[in-house]
Amino acid sequence: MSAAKEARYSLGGARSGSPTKAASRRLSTAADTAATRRPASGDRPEERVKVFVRVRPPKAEGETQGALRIKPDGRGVVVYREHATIPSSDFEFDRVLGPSASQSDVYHAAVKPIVEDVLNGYNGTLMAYGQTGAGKTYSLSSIAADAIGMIPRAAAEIFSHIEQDKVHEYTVYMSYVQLYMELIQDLLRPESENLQIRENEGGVFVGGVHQQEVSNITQCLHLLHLGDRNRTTAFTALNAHSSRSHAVVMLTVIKRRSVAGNGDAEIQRVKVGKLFLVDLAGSERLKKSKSTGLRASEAKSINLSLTTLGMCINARADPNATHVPFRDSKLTRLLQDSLGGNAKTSLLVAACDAHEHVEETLQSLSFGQRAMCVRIQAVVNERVDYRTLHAEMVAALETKDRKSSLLEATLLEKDAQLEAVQTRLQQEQTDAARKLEELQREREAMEAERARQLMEQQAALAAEQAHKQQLLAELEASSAAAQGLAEQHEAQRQQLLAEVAAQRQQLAAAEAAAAEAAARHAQELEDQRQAAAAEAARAAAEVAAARAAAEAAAAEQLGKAREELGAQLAAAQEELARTQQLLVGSRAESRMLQEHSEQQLKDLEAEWGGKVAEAQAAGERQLTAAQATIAARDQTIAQLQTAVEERDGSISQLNQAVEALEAGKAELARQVAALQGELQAAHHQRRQLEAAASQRQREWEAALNEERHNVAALQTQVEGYERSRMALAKSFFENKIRSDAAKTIQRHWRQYRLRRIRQQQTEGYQALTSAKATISSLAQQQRDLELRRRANLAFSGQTLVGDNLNVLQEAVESIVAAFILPARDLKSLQSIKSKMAGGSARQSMALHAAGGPLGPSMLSRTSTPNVDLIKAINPLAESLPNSARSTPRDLGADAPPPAAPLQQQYHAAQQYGGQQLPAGPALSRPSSFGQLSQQAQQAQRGPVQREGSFRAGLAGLAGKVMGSPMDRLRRLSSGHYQQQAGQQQPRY
Ligand SMILES: Nc1ncnc2c1ncn2[C@@H]1O[C@H](COP(=O)(O)OP(=O)(O)OP(=O)(O)O)[C@@H](O)[C@H]1O
Repeated sequence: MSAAKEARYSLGGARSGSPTKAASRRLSTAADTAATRRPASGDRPEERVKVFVRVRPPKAEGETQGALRIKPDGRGVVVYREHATIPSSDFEFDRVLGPSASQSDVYHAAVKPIVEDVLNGYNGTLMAYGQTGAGKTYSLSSIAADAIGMIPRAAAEIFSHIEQDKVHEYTVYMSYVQLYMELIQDLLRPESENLQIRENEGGVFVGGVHQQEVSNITQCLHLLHLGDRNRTTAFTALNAHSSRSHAVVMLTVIKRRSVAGNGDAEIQRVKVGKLFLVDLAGSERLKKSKSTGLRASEAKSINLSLTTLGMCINARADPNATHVPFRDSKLTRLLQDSLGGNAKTSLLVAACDAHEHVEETLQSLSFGQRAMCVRIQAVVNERVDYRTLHAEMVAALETKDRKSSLLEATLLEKDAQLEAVQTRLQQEQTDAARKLEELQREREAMEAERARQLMEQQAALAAEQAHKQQLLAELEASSAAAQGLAEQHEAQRQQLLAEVAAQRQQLAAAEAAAAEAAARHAQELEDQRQAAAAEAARAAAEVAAARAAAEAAAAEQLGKAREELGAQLAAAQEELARTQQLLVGSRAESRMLQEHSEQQLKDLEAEWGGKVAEAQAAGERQLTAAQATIAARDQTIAQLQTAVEERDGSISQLNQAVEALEAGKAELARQVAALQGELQAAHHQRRQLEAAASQRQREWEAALNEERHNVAALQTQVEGYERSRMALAKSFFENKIRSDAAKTIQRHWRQYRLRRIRQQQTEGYQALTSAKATISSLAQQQRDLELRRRANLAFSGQTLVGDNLNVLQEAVESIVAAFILPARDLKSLQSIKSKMAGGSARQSMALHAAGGPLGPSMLSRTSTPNVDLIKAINPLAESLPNSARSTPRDLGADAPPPAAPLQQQYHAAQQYGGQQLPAGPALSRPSSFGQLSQQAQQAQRGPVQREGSFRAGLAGLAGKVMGSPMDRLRRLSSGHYQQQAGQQQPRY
């Protein structure tokens, strides 16, 4: 907001002003005194600064509690100082809030009443004062959800009130500045670093500070956050986030209400309430805060400004103080209005209950105590300002115009967007429809496919089932057949078993018999065999013996022969050897001998070999016979055994058949089991297929549902778009209607204002012209009268002059009276004049013929020079016919101009009458040309005559102006003047 606007919205001229000497004197009449520094008990609380103390909870480390005790009444606090001369000090405040007090408690006690006052058009200030780290920033600016500070709460309350108030219109501005090292910086526009404090009739303000219009708490919080971010804080030994500047949040609430004014005008009552929320930087001792360098400079600057603040408070609290050093620091200069009295001011003293900080706490509490003595006289900042109002309204209209055109542009843009959205929507709709169709088609195809697959599966399943049924039937049939066979086999088997058992029994019996017979035969055979064996053995033994004997004999003979032969051989050999010597002849002999020997041997061997062979053959024959017998017996046994074996074979065959049947049955059972397994597998497969089919069906259905859902979502979206489009279109039309209506109102308002201003201007000009004319006429008449008075003095001496002066005075008064004649009389005059003009024509003509005076009615029909003459002489007469307005209000505007000055009348007479001016009462109201000539002649006579004429003229004039318009008109029309001039002296 510009400085001008700032000035307009500042205290609006309703400020009580800075504490002047007069204010101090006023304060000195209050009951409190500097000595007690306590507010008098009878003081109304709203008449002084209210002071609240907030004791913060102790820190975990480095603080020893017990320095403060809050009294049970919640207003008093006692400070205990260890090892001090005065061990305890009592203080009383408006309220003392302990460590357990919540932000809400503090707000309701200290801030809420101020906010309410601000909403009623007062200025309000909340200052947080205290040692560094005592909780000022926490109390004011915290935006933590569980500890919302005073600034957000105050803003929230303001907006909540605005929402509920349907009668007033509100505008809220917010600004946020910090005072850092004696420089004012705009925290919402941090680039503005060195703002200046200015003052006008509205009060003190920061020139060029940015005032942001805010319309809800969110915007306020945003700005607060922004400002806090830009605020200078630093780490010190006493506070990790120590504020190094004084911060001031200003909320300006402009509250308007339209009320009916005079006539048909509507005026606005504007209340401007300003809420200052001041977070002072904490006072600190450099030794304690361990600040050095820049921090130390900051601390010095802070302490300096706080000292000046203390001095100002002291001065304001002291009824005898004649000067308040507001200008000694920018802080006090900035807070001048708040400290000066025109603000509902509260001070929140932040303190800590710690023996370590007891001195600082004492200092803070003393400061608060002194502040309680500061008187305030806040007034409501209310104004009714047509000019400003008009300018504001024009500005507002312009803004609205701008907004409206912006709105229109936005609407057009929105329309374009809407169209784009619609196009997109249509596109999407088409896409969606296409997609839907595709999906539908897909779905139908899928369903058909699924149906086909299902049918195929069903057919396959049916075929399979039929096959399985068939198999089952076959199985069952084969099973039945197998069963039958098995039963048959079983029966056969049983029968066979029975037979076998019987045969076994028979066999057993036969076996037994056979065994017995066999045993017997065997015995017999054994016996026979034994006998045969014995016989064979004997024969063998005989054979063996014979053989052995033969062999022995042969061997003996052979031996002997051999020996003989040997001997012969030897002899032969010897003879051979001997005969070898006889060689040739002996060899044949030897050979003959050898052959002979061999022949002999052969003969012997053949002889003995036949014998052995005969013995052997006999033995062998016997053996063969025994063996044949044994063989026959064995054959019988073998036959019996074969029969048994045959029986056993048939039994085993039967068993095999039974086993084969069993195996067939088992096979059948296995096949049945396998078939059942297959059947089960088929059932299982079928179930699986069915499950898969239903799963697929479910999936397809889910997909279908999803698609349906998507389609429904798309449709909902489309409907939403459609709705938003409709809403946008509706709001567009509403806004258009509103904007058209606003334009119409604006046009009408402008026309109305223009008409009204022009009318007022015209009325003003008329009144001004009339007043000027009256004044100049009076001045002229006064000059004339003065001239005449001097002339009279010269001619008639002092007494006459005195008389003349009285006469003149009366004349002037009567002239003045004539100018403020009631309109009623003017109207009467007008009507009478018109009557006379119409109805008395005949009489006037008669008068004219008789050379009598010419009345206005006559004059109105005379020649132009006469009319001009009458106009020149008496503008009143001229103005009469034109007068139409009759209300007293319009008298000023339409009142007849004053009569022409006497001299002017005279000159006019001279001009028009020349030397023919008739003699008569000097400068009396001329009623005819002859009369004027008379007046002119009279004026040319000597002083005495002129004096008489002058007197007569004045008397005539006085008589004319003093009488009622009716009288004057009557006189004018009936030639009263002539009679009066001729018959009697004018009455003074
Ligand atoms: N009433 C309270 N309840 C809980 N914590 C508190 C309270 N008052 C202050 N504190 C805590 O104490 C610390 C210092 O508070 P804060 O910064 O508000 O002090 P300050 O007076 O503004 O100091 P400075 O003047 O240095 O800026 C903060 O951590 C704050 O959260």
